[in-house]
Amino acid sequence: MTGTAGPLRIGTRSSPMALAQTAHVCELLRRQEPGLALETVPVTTEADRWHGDLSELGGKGGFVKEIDVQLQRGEIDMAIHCLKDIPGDVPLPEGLLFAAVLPRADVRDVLVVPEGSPVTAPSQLPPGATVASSSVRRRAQLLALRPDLHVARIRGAIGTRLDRLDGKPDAKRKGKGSAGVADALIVARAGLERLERTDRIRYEFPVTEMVPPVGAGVLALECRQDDTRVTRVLERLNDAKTQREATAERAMLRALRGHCNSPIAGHCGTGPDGQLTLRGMVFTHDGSHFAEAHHEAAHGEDPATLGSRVATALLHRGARALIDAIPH
Ligand SMILES: NCc1[nH]cc(CCC(=O)O)c1CC(=O)O
Repeated sequence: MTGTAGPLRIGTRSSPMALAQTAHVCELLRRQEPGLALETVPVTTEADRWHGDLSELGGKGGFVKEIDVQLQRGEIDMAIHCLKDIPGDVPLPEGLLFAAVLPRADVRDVLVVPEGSPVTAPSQLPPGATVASSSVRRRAQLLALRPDLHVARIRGAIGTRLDRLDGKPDAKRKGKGSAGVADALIVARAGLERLERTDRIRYEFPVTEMVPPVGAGVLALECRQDDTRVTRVLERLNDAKTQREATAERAMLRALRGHCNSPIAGHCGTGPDGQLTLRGMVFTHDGSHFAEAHHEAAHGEDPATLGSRVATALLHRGARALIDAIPH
């Protein structure tokens, strides 16, 4: 299938953030194998084309499905995915494998405000202010902090969201300005880092105030199981610490049968002694109620077992009803 002489074809989403990630991976690959020919294949996915509510898209993993099909068919040789965009409740497509995860980026969510706004913390937003985010996880945790705020849905690439926040005309919306769409926006710090837009950050939510999503800041490199040429190259980029943390978080997500619109947070950290600690949370839509579990790995406990243990604790605390209450 893969011509040994042909370039390594890398499938990616076509958003600016995805293309920046790809450029980074290409640099890592070139550093490792200077002679390697690389070709980037941007794919516009179903979820990129759909501007409505993500939960209304049929099926799961709208950001990754089409790329995975191309990989299975041999039209590309590897794919780069944000681990957080990969559903926890469906298995990896037949014949595919995550050969590596890259060292994790910053996992925090951040607050961005329109150009010229003096706000530097959520507490400074005026009563009843509007904050843009389509994530049920961010919505719930923001409302837990500030129940008076209004959370507005926003979709599209991060750069587009920033432009809309600043009231710049949006080409896709036929030049209509969108001044005043919101008083603030919540996005992942890692996304702004990849786009070199961290200058827009006004506030970084501590991970205990806004618990990150499962797989935050992790790039996963995927290839075909039987493609030993590519598997060998990618395996050398794997970061073992990130892999353990991601394994624990995703084991929790799988056991909770979380879907893409789940109000679930999961954050695994590694202590100085290498000890894993996993915090899981499941929220109601308005953040007024939640289940929480925070466990440290027992000596010699593997990451996946820690993940299922946290999930079991959450289920004991009523997580199932919270997850099922949100339509998907
Ligand atoms: N859903 C889109 C998406 N997927 C991954 C990231 C951020 C980077 C990461 O966590 O890998 C983002 C943007 C955001 O949530 O603001």
